[in-house]
Amino acid sequence: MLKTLSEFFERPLKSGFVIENRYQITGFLGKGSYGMTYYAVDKKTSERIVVKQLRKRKYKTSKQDFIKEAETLSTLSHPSIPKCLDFVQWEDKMFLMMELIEGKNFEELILGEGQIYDEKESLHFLLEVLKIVKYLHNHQLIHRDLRLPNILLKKDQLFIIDLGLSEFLNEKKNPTSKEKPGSLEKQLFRDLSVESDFYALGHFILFLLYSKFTPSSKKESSWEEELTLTNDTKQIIRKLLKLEACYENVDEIILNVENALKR
Ligand SMILES: Nc1ncnc2c1ncn2[C@@H]1O[C@H](COP(=O)(O)OP(=O)(O)OP(=O)(O)O)[C@@H](O)[C@H]1O
Repeated sequence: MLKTLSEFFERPLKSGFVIENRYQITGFLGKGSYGMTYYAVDKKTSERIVVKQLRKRKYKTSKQDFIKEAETLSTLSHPSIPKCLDFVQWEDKMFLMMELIEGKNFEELILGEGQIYDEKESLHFLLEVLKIVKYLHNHQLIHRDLRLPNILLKKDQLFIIDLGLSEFLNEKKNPTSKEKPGSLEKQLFRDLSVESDFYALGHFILFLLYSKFTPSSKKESSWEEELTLTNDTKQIIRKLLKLEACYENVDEIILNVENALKR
C-alpha cells in the first residue's frame, strides 16, 4: 500500500540530483503522460541537456514504449530533431538523455505570449514542419503527436520533439499501451498512416491562423466561415483534414504550400 501511495505522489527529482555520477538535474521542465522531463547538465561535457525519466507508476505498462522512444530517437539524425545522447537504467529508474532545444513551443508562443501569425507566416511554418515530417516519413516513421507543444521555434528554425507515440509503418504494433481505442477524432490523430500526421498538421496551421482571429459575434461558425483565407490555403487545409481526398504523401503538400506561398 505504502509503495502504491509513494508511486502515486511521485515527486520530480530535485535540482542538484546526479544520475550515474554524470547527469546533474538543474530544473524541472514538465510532466508528460509517462515521463517527467528535466533540464540537466552533462558534467563530462558541460553541455546543457534534457533528461526524460519514466514515471515509477508507468514502469510496468510503459517501459517498452520508453525504451522504444529512445531507440527510435537513436536511429534518427536530423538537425531539427533532438539527438538521443544516452539511455540509463539506474536502480529502479529509467532515463533518456537528449539534446536540449533552447526554443519555445507554439503553445507557449500563441497562448502564453500572444504571438500572432498571418496567412503567409502560417504557411511558412507549415512548410518548415513538413520538411521535417518528410524526413520522418522517408524513414517510414509516423510521429502521431504533432501538436503545438511538440513543435518548437528557435530563432528561425523549427524543431519537432516527443517521439513517444511514434510508430514505424512496417512495425508490428504493441496493442497494450499505445493503441487504446478512442473516439473517431482520436483515431484520426493516431492512425498508423501518413494521413494522421497530415490531419494533425491541418490543426497545427489552423491554430496558427486563429492566433489572429478576434470573434465578432458569439455565434460559433466553422473555420472556413470565420477565417479569411485564400482558396489555395483553404484547399490545403481541407485536404489535410480529410474534408476532401487527402494527400498521399508529404511531397504533394510541400508542392502545394510552396505554390501558395509564391502567389
Ligand atoms: N529536447 C527538448 N528540448 C527542449 N524542451 C523539451 C525537449 N523535450 C521535451 N521538452 C519540453 O518538456 C516538456 C515535457 O515534455 P514531454 O515530452 O516529456 O511531455 P509532454 O509533451 O508534456 O507530454 P506527453 O509525453 O504526454 O506528450 C514540454 O514542455 C516540452 O516542450
